[in-house]
Amino acid sequence: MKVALIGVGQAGGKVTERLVRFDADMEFDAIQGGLVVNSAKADLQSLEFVDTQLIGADRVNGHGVGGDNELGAEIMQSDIDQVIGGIDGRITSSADAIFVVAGLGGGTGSGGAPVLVNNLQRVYDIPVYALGILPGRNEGSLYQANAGRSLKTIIREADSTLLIDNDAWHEQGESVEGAFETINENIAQRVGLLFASGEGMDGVGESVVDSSEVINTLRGGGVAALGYASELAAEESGENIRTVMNVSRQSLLTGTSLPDATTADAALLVIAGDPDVIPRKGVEKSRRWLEDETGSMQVRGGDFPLQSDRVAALVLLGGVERSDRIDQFMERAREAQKQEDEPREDPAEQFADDRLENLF
Ligand SMILES: Nc1nc2c(ncn2[C@@H]2O[C@H](COP(=O)(O)OP(=O)(O)OP(=O)(O)O)[C@@H](O)[C@H]2O)c(=O)[nH]1
Repeated sequence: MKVALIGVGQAGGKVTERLVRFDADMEFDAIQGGLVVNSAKADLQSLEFVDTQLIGADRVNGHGVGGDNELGAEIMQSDIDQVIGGIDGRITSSADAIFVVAGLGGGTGSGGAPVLVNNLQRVYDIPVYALGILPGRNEGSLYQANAGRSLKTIIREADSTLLIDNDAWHEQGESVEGAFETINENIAQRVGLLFASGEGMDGVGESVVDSSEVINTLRGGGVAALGYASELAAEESGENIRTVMNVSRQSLLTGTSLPDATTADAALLVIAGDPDVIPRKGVEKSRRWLEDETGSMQVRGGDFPLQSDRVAALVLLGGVERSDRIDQFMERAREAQKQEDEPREDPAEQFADDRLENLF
């Protein structure tokens, strides 16, 4: 599928750039444009492969909003005409969907992304999706509270919200920056493959995925998750039935961007690899297994030709908002909000909070 990508804030910018690079390196050519909007000038300057737009310069002078997501929402609203104007020339008539990418725990992305999605919905007829990043468990209460509020709003505004949990691929002992690199790479590989697989290229037999399969899987709205796994393939397609089954299981049970999301309203299974070694029977068996496992009657399946010695499974799940993971996160966000609302013990901190409140 042809996708227009817009990143908001620091995390949104870094992930957008990583996706644009992956799409170019793999020669998929699925991403159009690639624009990053932020209130922090320094974050924008560190990006090389995307166009950038500074917002809120009159309010925060290029320094970011420091985790204040209400301010993030306000400055996006004030500068919305310029942002929409900047996007306008990038979205051609061949675009199938728009994705707005943001970390939900900070300020600019957390507050700004829902406002941008709302405005894009008014201007464009194609689906507007969000790619939202949840803060890890160890991040502070402000991040959790921000993400809770942002998630509720963005789910309401977007046609579907594909969620990435920052705890999903976190390796123990890794530095935060190192962890972000790994996470961003994982996101780029999975989401990049999803965009490319919706291109409708010739696959094995008749079972080709196209953009409508992705859009129909996400049609119910709410929250979506993406799983991925791969294994070395044998040279004969008949020998790969078990491999296809294995990667399908791993992608759902251990490889999802939102761990625990195993019940879904709809799902799409894409098997990627050399068309000559992908067994039809394996794809169909895996699709039926996924139907049982997710409890969904709407499981689409197809394959995506990729020159590789591996076979990979990509599972897109739509309507996973009832997962335990989301419940746990919302509980964490509610607790964090209470903490944020409590008066501070330190009078100096309380004074700073009050001043901030009075300012906006
Ligand atoms: N996956 C991922 N998450 C990130 C990255 N950078 C920051 N985050 C997460 O994003 C959240 C913070 O949001 P940022 O994008 O840094 O904040 P912002 O939207 O730029 O807002 P302000 O800095 O307050 O202006 C936190 O939950 C971080 O864990 C990244 O490169 N990758």
